[in-house]
Amino acid sequence: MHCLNVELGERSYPIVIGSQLLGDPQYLLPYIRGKQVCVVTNETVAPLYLERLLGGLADFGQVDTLVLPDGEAFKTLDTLERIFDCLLEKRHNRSTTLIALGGGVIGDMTGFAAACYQRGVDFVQIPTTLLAQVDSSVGGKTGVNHSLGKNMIGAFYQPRVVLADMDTLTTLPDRELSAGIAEVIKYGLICDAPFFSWLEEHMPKLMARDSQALAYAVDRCCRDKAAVVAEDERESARRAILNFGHTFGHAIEAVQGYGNWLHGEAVAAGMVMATELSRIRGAIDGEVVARIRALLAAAQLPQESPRGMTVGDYLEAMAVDKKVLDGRLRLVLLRSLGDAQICDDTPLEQLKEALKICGAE
Ligand SMILES: NC(=O)c1ccc[n+]([C@@H]2O[C@H](COP(=O)([O-])OP(=O)(O)OC[C@H]3O[C@@H](n4cnc5c(N)ncnc54)[C@H](O)[C@@H]3O)[C@@H](O)[C@H]2O)c1
Ligand SMILES: O=C(O)C(=O)C[C@@H](O)[C@H](O)[C@H](O)COP(=O)(O)O
Ligand SMILES: [Zn+2]
Repeated sequence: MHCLNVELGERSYPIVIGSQLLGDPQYLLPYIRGKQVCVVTNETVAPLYLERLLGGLADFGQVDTLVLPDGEAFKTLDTLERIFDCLLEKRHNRSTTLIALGGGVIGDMTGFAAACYQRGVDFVQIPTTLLAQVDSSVGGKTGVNHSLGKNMIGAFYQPRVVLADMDTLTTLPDRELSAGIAEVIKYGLICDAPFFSWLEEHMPKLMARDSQALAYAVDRCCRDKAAVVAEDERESARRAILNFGHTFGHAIEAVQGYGNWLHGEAVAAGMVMATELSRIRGAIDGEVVARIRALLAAAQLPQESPRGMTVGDYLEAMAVDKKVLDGRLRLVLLRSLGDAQICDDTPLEQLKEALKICGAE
């Protein structure tokens, strides 16, 4: 077990990474201030891990659980309402703690519920997917989707602690493992060139779920993300690099219907689009593009736009991106491998060219 910190002054918190954390009260109880907790999870994760977690809360006061339906399609205001219903029916007060047990969908929704319930209660992240361990549980972006755009309703709200139990990754389906690796690769691309090289060498181990390689990747991504978030908690500048590939990826998720493309898959294809655009703009050469494509291929991730999705579909969906400023699209592009920046001066023709290279119709 080891620990790192997200340094945010009074909102600082630890990320604990290790094995057998679930169900061990020493990791959880110090971060619970009141006498009530509500564990929010879903119908896939509950049968796998809920009992283990509850074992560690056996001597605790009031413990309620809420098992939600599974899937990105349920990351909605309606589902959020179910969390509030449960909290109110069970008389949870302002000193309650919400515990998110699951992937990014559960984490984002539970965090948002915690931000809103009685104007803010504590919450804990227990991420059980690779994607949630390397990305969504850290940094305090919480929220739900809207039919017109991803994560459009939400809040910045930090957890009290993140407990990443590596043992949970053993039950993760292969497709979800790959989706998580997309965000892992993102860190190499945007801010950590040595890690990109490490990934080129160790991708077969990650895909084979080698526990040491996975723990190293989780730790490295959390360190990279914690550093970016500490510098710019509410995305006024540098934090936007964490959105690399996401303007395209979110368009894919929304247009294809939430859940049809996994977030990590859409981000993978989106990162290829952003990479091709970076090449068209002269920042990187074809050799770098080939290395990025090869790494995504090794992780069995998509690089092509979904069939039938048009350039017009992208432009329409991308127009609601949260980074749009004064009606102007702002895209995260590569300055070089391992270094990203936000650009607001991309000519429309270059954007269309990159989309077409990636198969947009
Ligand atoms: N807040 C952030 O900073 C941030 C960052 C990245 C992604 N996200 C969001 O996170 C979501 C994607 O997260 P995700 O990839 O974890 O998806 P997810 O939460 O839908 O989980 C993926 C699937 O794996 C199942 N699952 C979870 N843990 C499991 C386990 N240990 N064993 C077996 N099955 C398990 C889930 O039930 C689900 O079916 C998206 O909504 C995305 O927008 C948020
Ligand atoms: O933490 C961040 O900042 C990110 O952008 C991480 C992304 O991987 C994540 O998908 C995030 O939810 C996207 O943010 P959004 O502001 O574009 O909804
Ligand atoms: Zn993401």
